[in-house]
Amino acid sequence: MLCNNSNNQSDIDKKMAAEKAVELIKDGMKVGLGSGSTVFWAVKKLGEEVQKGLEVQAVPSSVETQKWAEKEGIPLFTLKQGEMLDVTLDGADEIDKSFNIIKGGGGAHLREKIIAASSNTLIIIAEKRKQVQVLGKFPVPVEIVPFEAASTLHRIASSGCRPELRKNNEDLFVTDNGNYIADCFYDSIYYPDLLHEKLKSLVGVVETGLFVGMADKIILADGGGVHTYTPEKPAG
Ligand SMILES: O=C(CO)[C@H](O)[C@H](O)COP(=O)(O)O
Repeated sequence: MLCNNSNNQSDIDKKMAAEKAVELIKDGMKVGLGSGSTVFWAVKKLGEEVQKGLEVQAVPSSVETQKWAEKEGIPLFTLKQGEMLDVTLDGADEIDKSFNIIKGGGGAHLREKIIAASSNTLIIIAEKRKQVQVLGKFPVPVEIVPFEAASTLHRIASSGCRPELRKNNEDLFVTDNGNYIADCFYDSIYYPDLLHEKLKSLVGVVETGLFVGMADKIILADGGGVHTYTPEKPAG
């Protein structure tokens, strides 16, 4: 899935966004590490900084990210009850103009959402081409329990989508949590908050890949450079 050197524009953009975000990591910080090929570059850069003496501790959101972090010599830890991460860096599959996000292309969105919810600041890093007017071109990944998955898919379809169980070659894709992913194909998603609530209310659904109003900073890169956005958050 990943390149070890940035040899095309997509990789260059991912790397630029990731490295910009790592500049915001300071000594003593507790850092959440998301998943995916953009986060790969962040882990690599953070590893370089750790080798130079930066003192951080991190929580990885997937087995794959954990392996990368261990390889880079980034100390890992587990949050205690009530303990917060200072910042989480994570990628995105689609970002709308209000900075609502679809994640879970790698099937890691449950753990990603857990670390995002345990972070004082969530920074999303991505190629600028992931930004759209309205969410919906990318199917919404929904993690579901394997037990009687067909009946859960039927309930999910009632939310107005065509759900497909994600495959890994001939087998079903299984998440790090032992669950399945239903990729849900909608037309335009105008109310991602309502859709998230509806999906979460269905028996058998564990978590959706809709991250609504969660990002504190979005760093997007393209051939023209790196662009940083700070979404307005509702008061309270
Ligand atoms: O949500 C994710 C994994 O579950 C990733 O952050 C998302 O799929 C983006 O990945 P990439 O940086 O490889 O484009």
